[in-house]
Amino acid sequence: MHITVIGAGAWGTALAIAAAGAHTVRLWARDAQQAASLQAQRVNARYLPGVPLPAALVCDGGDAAALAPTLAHTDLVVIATPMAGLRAWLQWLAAALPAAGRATTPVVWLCKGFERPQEDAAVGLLGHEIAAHVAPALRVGVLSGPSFAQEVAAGLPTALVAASLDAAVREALVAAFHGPTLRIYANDDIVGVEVGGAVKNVMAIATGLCDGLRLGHNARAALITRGLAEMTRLGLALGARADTFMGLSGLGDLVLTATGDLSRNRQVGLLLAQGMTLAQAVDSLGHVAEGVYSARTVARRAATLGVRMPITDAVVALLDGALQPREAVAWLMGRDPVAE
Ligand SMILES: NC(=O)C1=CN([C@@H]2O[C@H](COP(=O)(O)OP(=O)(O)OC[C@H]3O[C@@H](n4cnc5c(N)ncnc54)[C@H](O)[C@@H]3O)[C@@H](O)[C@H]2O)C=CC1
Ligand SMILES: O=C(CO)COP(=O)(O)O
Repeated sequence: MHITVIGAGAWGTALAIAAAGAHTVRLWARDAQQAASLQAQRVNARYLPGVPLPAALVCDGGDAAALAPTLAHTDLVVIATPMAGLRAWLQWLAAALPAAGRATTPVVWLCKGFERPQEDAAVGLLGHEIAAHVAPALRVGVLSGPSFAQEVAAGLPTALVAASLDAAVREALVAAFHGPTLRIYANDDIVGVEVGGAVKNVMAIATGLCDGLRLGHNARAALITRGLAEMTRLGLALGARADTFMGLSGLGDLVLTATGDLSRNRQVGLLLAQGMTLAQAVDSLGHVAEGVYSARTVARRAATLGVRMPITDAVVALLDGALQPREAVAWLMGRDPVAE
């Protein structure tokens, strides 16, 4: 296959490395200078330091217009930007792929979260909702599941979920990435897979905070379990299937992100517990932490649907500066008892 990966951050680079052994892969950086340095130095020093890029991986870059000529030879487009870049790339591909004679080429994204609300909207959208608005004719899907980029790049065993309503998109993802160290499971519940990926980031902020405040293992287990309950309730209200939340993109990614110190969302919680402001915590990461931008939308969409999400509400209050870390814990613990 000829695969184009748009976005040369940690995750795009790791997956491009993983696929480069079996396929022809082009890693596209939006900055032509960054691309030239990747191509020359054979390492992504800014986003994935210490991991050599295989000789077969082509690094290229520039604006969207510069990418257009390559689309005629592309069998799969992987958008590896943060949520903030997804809408514009989908919009562009909706016109550029048909223009290149590739209208049916699958387009998938890797980002996990709700987009920040557009100017005219109160809440943000999940990836498949954005695609339905701006690129309804494209064949789309998402690759999700528990996967730290550094571990995938190192060839450590990892299992992911290829989610799409379109069987051809699921099959393209399996063909592109399934291999000796990566297992790709197919799922047609794209709503559940995307809700899991978005909400686990919010829960990882909460768990990082809990661990940073040294509240103990009991509290962490409680947060993960009640976080899974919140994620599932929101997902069901949005039309997902319950069993998806017991799978890799739900429980699997929640456990990984809430407990693994490689998680940037967990790091935000740990840094807030140390007394950093949100701006300081976000600046110190050097990578995107999607939970910071999704939390308010998760809370607002849940409220609109009548879904209780107290952990999410506490994270929002913390991010907004309305509660200090220990006040957020006291508020969560002080709520009236309810049935499990
Ligand atoms: N790093 C990881 O282990 C994993 C990350 N993800 C998700 O993948 C997405 C990307 O994450 P990372 O690669 O880790 O982020 P990162 O912060 O390492 O890199 C983001 C990259 O996207 C580029 N970018 C930003 N806006 C762009 C645009 N409009 N067009 C082209 N490039 C653009 C940046 O220049 C940067 O190279 C996030 O939504 C994250 O939640 C999912 C699974 C694993
Ligand atoms: O999604 C991830 C692992 O599956 C990465 O999580 P962070 O964005 O918190 O680093």
